[in-house]
Amino acid sequence: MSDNKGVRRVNEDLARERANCSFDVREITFLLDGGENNTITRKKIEDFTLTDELLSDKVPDECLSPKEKYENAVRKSCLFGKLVKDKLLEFGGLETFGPNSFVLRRIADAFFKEISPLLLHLGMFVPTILGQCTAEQQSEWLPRALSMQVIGTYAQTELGHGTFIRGLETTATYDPETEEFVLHSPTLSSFKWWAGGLGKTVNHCIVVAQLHTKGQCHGTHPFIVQIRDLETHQPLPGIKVGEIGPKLGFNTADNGFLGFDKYRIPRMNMMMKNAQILKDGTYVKLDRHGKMTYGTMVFIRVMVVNEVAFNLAKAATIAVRYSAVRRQSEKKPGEPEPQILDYVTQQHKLFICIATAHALQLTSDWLWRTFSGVVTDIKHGKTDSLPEFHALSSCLKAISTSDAALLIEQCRHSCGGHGYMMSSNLPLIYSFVTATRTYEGDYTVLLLQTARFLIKAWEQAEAGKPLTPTVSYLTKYFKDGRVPWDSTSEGIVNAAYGVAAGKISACVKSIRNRVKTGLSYEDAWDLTTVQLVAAAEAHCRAVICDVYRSEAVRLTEKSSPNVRAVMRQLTTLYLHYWALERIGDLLRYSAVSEEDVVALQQKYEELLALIRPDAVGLVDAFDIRDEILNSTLGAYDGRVYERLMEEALKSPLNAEPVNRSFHMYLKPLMQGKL
Ligand SMILES: CCCCCCCCCCCCCCCCCC(=O)SCCNC(=O)CCNC(=O)[C@H](O)C(C)(C)COP(=O)(O)OP(=O)(O)OC[C@H]1O[C@@H](n2cnc3c(N)ncnc32)[C@H](O)[C@@H]1OP(=O)(O)O
Ligand SMILES: Cc1cc2nc3c(=O)[nH]c(=O)nc-3n(C[C@H](O)[C@H](O)[C@H](O)COP(=O)(O)OP(=O)(O)OC[C@H]3O[C@@H](n4cnc5c(N)ncnc54)[C@H](O)[C@@H]3O)c2cc1C
Repeated sequence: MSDNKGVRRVNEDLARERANCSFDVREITFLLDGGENNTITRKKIEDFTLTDELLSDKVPDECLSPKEKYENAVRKSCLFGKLVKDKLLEFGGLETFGPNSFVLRRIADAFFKEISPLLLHLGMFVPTILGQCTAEQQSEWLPRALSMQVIGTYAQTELGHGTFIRGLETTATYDPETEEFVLHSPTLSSFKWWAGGLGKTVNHCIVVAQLHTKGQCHGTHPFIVQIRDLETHQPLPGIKVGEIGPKLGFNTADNGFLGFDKYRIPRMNMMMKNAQILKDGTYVKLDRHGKMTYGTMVFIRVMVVNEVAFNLAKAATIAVRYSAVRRQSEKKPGEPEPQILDYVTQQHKLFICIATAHALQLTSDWLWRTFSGVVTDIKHGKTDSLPEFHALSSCLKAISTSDAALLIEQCRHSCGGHGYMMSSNLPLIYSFVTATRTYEGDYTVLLLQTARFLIKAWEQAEAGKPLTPTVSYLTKYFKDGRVPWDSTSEGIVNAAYGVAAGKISACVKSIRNRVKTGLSYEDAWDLTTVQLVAAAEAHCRAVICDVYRSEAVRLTEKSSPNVRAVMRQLTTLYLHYWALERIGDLLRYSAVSEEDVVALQQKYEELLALIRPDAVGLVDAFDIRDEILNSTLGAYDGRVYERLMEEALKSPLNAEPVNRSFHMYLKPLMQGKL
């Protein structure tokens, strides 16, 4: 596959796909990056970071022992950290990165096949210092955290409680005599469990504990706690800490456990932006909203939508390129084997992945802008927008992570047996993304938070009160009756809102009917939760469809006709896919007819055919470099079989022709001597 100059040629099928693509791939890359300048900066950063020799592992990570894997991940994390500090600051300092922190996130995938043990340091420890500390505390902790003298994590979840934060058992009792807090783990279930980097890596962590002072409990609050000696790294007296063991994924993140035996920390280690303890033990609440200490979780939920969009784009790139290279079976007797991408069922599996990656990315960009507005409001002392934003970020986190995990698994299925190889990278991408459905708030729990907001919004609509933007549609659909059907994109989005309104209305009726039978409101709510989760999901899908459609139109206003056409095809495909997936709901809540359903299906299949010639161009437009994709099946040149063989030969089992187990066990068994 090499030409005379040693340059590796691209697989012929892939080369032909690229030659036949109808649009200029770079144009879509620029759209997805938020502009040509962003693409140029990203590429520059990638060019000088991804050439480093530390990227190459002689033995594949998956062939190492858990201990070796962890040590390799620490080594690379430190080198990556140094690289960020020394080289990337040449680009004008971290603050100028802004959205380019997403570039760092992208590059990190080239360094760590799994997770950096320092992810929680940058991802949650530093953001919590920024969000929960006073200015004075920030000036003490931030420089030490950014220069990596202090390495931290976020320890909230306990063995007994993750979801129910109010039920956490770790206590922080204030002692006015010494002006210290005494941290204690009263039970086994109160041990902190799960925090990334806690097992072996960090020397500090943010601990969320029940604050007691003057004989009263004031609920959970965050504290900065040193747990290891800065010189020896030994756990400090009163601290019991370790790693929680192997998991489905995240195996280089040294997630840990932590218990306290009457462990003392200074008063000022309480993060005091939202509440304070005065020297004499008086509790002063500064948070007028009441849930500001949950701020880091909201921030990460916003980040996670982008995170899963990127991971889905990686999986789609791998699966689509592989499907263009792979040939299998025959469509008609005697014909050459087609590329598997030519099977309509394969297109059905994959094109929704491309469209969903776009939908989630555009929604994530919109969510980020909305979040910035909320943060500005909070800075000016306004918290009115928080309930709506909490409801919005909760459902978007739940649905984006769940959809992405399912579709990444679909990408793996679509690669047949080779998708099961670790070297395809699909298993690792899946194991990482499926965790996002649970961490930072479980799927069901977050949808129920959104449902709570939706039911209140419905009651406000009934009372004729004004509604906030994302639920203003309820006023329109407030009256009973089916939503008129219209098969345009706008019509499908309206119908999606109609379905959401219908489901919310049905929940309200169910709860009220149950209350009428004598049940308490809580019991009536509990019995209705299956419907409430479905209503919140419907609401979220309507929001994603709406944002995706309108953002795609806005972004492509100045695009070339071919780019506009293919972007329009993708959004229409997405809307048709979900209309067909939820056809039962549409039949129940809209005026869609059986003929309309047939037309929807036909249009959907036409769209698959229209997108087919551009599929490889569309995944190329994600512009994810081979070092980041890390996949034998998805590399740009399509040398799938060569790469599979090269990787197989790296397996330690292939280092010797005969393994010693032959002499120890097999031979004795064969000779009847075992
Ligand atoms: C340079 C490189 C950069 C790298 C960075 C890249 C990073 C990207 C990737 C990130 C990866 C990071 C890895 C993270 C690993 C996982 C970390 C964790 O899981 S950590 C652990 C994560 N753990 C979890 O996520 C735990 C999940 N559990 C929870 O969040 C809470 O227990 C709860 C929300 C379910 C209930 O809370 P509870 O206190 O019982 O409250 P009630 O139900 O009684 O409701 C009362 C009222 O409060 C309201 N309200 C509630 N929350 C909020 C809010 N945030 N706001 C506003 N309002 C809120 C609610 O609506 C209601 O209002 P109303 O109706 O009365 O008007
Ligand atoms: C890879 C990974 C990394 C993590 N990293 C961290 C970290 O760094 N720091 C940290 O503090 N935590 C971390 N966590 C913990 C994570 O935040 C929790 O696992 C998560 O919040 C879910 O809580 P739980 O495990 O207690 O699940 P549970 O709440 O016990 O959920 C179990 C089941 O019960 C259901 N359920 C629970 N409550 C309700 C309810 N009210 N209504 C209906 N159903 C309900 C859920 O839907 C779920 O099906 C991590 C977890 C994972 C998997």
